[in-house]
Amino acid sequence: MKTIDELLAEGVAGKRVFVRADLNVPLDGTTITDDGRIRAVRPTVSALAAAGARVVVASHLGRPKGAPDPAFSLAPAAARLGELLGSEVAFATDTVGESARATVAALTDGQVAVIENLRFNAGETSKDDAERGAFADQLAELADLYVGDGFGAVHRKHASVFDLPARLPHAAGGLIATEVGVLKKLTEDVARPYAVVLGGAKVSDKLGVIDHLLEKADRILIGGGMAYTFLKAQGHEVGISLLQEDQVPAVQGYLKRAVELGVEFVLPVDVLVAHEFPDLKTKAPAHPTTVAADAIPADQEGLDIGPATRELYAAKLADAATVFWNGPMGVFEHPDYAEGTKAVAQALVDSPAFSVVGGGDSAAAVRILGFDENAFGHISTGGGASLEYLEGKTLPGLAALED
Ligand SMILES: Nc1ncnc2c1ncn2[C@@H]1O[C@H](COP(=O)(O)OP(=O)(O)OP(=O)(O)O)[C@@H](O)[C@H]1O
Ligand SMILES: O=C(O)[C@H](O)COP(=O)(O)O
Repeated sequence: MKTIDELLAEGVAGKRVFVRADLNVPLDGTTITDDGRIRAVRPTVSALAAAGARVVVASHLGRPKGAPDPAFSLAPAAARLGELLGSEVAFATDTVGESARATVAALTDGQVAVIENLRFNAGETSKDDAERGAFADQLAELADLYVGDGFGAVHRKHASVFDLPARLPHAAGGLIATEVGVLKKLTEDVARPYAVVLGGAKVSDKLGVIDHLLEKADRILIGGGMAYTFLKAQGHEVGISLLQEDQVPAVQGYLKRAVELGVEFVLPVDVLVAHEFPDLKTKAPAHPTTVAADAIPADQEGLDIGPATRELYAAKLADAATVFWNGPMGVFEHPDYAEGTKAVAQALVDSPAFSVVGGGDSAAAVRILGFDENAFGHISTGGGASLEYLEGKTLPGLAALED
């Protein structure tokens, strides 16, 4: 994999460099609630600009349906990048259309532009190679060189991640190099006991990695939206909680294999439930109640781990030597459901374990809840990406940079 330093040494002055970043930051309306992913890619953008490149930054944000949707505009992220760089950042209101072409054409050496959300175009995420390729061809017209630095998206076989680097001379950015360096250590010589904590909402994406983690981890703690598929697999009713019904048989298989392999699965013993999902805008009090994990009422949903589970998880993390944590324990964005995530973060801060926190929302949660980033071994910008890396999978966005 060519490094950005090698690319810089070859000279980028006057060249249009496409930086595929992951600026998929949490937003409250147009306010960025955590800018960690923008800060993480800033050094790459600023090194290229300082070397005289004309930098074209691109990213996805959220999961729009292949067409423009103002709720998912990258404009707030572009403005924040400008603040962090201390220079003006141009913004193209489309991705490969007139605005993008004109904005890129107007760049002078050392200037930076952000183009609009890649996923406003169906070609970006298409499963059809030709459709993705056609979109990558359009993106390629905007640049002379490609730098892959969107670690959070390298597990996606998307046009800007996978197909575009095949069309342009390419290199890996500094963020990807750092992330891969840390995660590699977790796949090689890991200090034991090795505990993995899994939560969050992208349940279907993440259940698959458990199969592989069973071979690696000594202890797997489950929380967040992930927990209810496990509770269901154990025969408990989960009311209207997030549930991946079709995965229940697979989860039953994981629970069985864990016993055979001597891996400890730790599931919630109590949860906070309510009749409805909380209002994350007004943050109006949600009045949840605590119930045993095997007594979730049929008309309520689990939105955080309960107090007994918080204590249990803290105890299970206290003597770990290595911890990998992906996915919040509850809907931490609402103060009534933040305690579970806080308890896990605090347990990692208190433990001498080498801890890696992976995931856009998990990393954001740690910072939003007021923890010092430096209290953790590493905060990864990748959620699904870091899990799939640990799984040993070939990640499309890394493979494309290796060629
Ligand atoms: N019990 C629950 N029910 C519904 N949503 C939940 C629950 N627990 C946590 N969440 C939500 O999960 C979301 C984060 O999940 P996600 O899987 O995206 O995390 P991540 O891995 O850190 O991020 P990413 O994969 O996007 O990098 C949060 O917005 C949180 O509100
Ligand atoms: O938040 C993430 O994990 C990355 O930005 C990838 O987003 P995606 O899961 O929507 O592809």
